[in-house]
Amino acid sequence: MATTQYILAIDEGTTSTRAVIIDHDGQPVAEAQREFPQYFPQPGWVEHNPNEIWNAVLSTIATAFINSGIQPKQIAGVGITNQRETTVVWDKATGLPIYNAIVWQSRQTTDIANQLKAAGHADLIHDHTGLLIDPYFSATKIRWILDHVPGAQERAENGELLFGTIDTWLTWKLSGGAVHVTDYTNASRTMLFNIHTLQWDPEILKLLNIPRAMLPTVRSNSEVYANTASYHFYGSAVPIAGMAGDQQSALFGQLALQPGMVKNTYGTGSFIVMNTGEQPTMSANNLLTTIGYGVDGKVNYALEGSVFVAGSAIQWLRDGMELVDHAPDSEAAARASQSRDEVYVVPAFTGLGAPYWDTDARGAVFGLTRGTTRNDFIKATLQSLAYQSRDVVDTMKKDTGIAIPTLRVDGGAANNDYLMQFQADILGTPVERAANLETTALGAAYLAGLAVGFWHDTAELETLAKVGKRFTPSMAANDRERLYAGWRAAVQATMAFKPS
Ligand SMILES: Nc1ncnc2c1ncn2[C@@H]1O[C@H](COP(=O)(O)OP(=O)(O)O)[C@@H](O)[C@H]1O
Ligand SMILES: O=P(O)(O)OC[C@H](O)CO
Repeated sequence: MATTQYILAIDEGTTSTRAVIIDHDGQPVAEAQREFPQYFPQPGWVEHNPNEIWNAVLSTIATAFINSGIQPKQIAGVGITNQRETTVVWDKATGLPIYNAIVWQSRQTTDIANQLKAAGHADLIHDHTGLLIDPYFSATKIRWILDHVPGAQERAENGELLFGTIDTWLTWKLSGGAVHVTDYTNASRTMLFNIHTLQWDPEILKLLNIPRAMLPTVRSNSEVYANTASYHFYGSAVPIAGMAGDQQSALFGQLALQPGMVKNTYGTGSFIVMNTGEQPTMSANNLLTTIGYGVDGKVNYALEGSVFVAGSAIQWLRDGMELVDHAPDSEAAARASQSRDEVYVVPAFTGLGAPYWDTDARGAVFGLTRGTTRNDFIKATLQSLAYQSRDVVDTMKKDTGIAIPTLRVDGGAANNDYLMQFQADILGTPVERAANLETTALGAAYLAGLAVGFWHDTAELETLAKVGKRFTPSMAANDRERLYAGWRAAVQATMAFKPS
């Protein structure tokens, strides 16, 4: 009889969803991944179909079970981690979304954000939520849906509609509609959550005219929220016991649990997060203050620099420019480049995030000569991921006065050894790659496992951590600063160019 127990992590990312089954040693023993469609209804808009996400989640769970032979009843707990900010509004009675999910990257709510800024609400919103007014966050996306779907405002006020980020949507679906909940980390990305009182903020709800009735209950990151509905889980009712936004989940999965520890996840975007301990550090330089995790009655805050385009620039090389067949091919191309790094690609496809926050910026290329080749172009695109991370790491050091001795990295593009070495070189700081790049899934599994007693405490988790590869800077300091100065000039020129 099968008795070995596991944790199932659902990692619902921007472009694909994964189901990862993790054993007691913290090792992934089964994994399934599925991409789902991206919709671009207008330039700068990005949407998902929430039911396509849900179907992709169900199918990856099934595949992970089928491929591994592990039985659903062997799952001690489920952890959910997700692309953050992406906004779903659905009908409480039917479970049907009233509009597509508006994705975090989407710029379709720029006007609403601009109105809030023009009305002078930036300080209040920063003080209460730790965020800057930007279409990135859920608040303006909810407003947009309520404005654009006929009758939605009234129905939301009557309690007929529910709002959720993807964690909330998936927990609601997986539990058969039993609970409408979110967690501190996802709530802290809505621009509606007061990170000091740990409550939805009545003033901001009023400013945006968002009915309280549609918001989920906010819970900690590690506790039993509900059981899986057995009809969605092959006859088993398993506790859903961990929930966190993917960047915070990666922080937890990296066990960056001490103040000052920093991780960078190179996925679709790139998100650099520093654990700042039990007090929020408010940025003076356009970084975000957010909740790192809330476990066992204690909340740890974090500082975050969000870079909107990272791995998606490599996808663009693959799908848009057709310069590589597969994202990993970018590594060989970069190594084959003979250029002296004089080409700069600024991939501001959906504006620039931290520390610039320029919604209207669009991508640009600098330094082309007649001799520039495909390989040079690919190399420059890869390098843009590292330059953008340096922008944030420098800002973080300035904000906190804390030295960053090592950058812990994970996510799909962290597989690229060329990129990781260039990252170490351009920072002048060692880069430590997680042994298991599925750090995001691991974080959600840890959170769920702690809640159900599968693991005892974080000290036990520390014993599971495996050392990955370390990249040590080898570039001369004057080269580093010369190259970085070129990047800064390229970004300034990109921001100066505003097509009418
Ligand atoms: N070897 C590689 N080199 C560069 N980029 C890569 C490599 N492997 C994957 N990527 C990029 O990483 C991203 C996928 O990472 P992942 O962590 O799965 O992202 P997400 O969770 O946002 O969907 C894709 O955008 C892809 O282009
Ligand atoms: O899908 P990812 O991994 O790029 O993460 C998306 C972020 O959570 C957006 O804030």
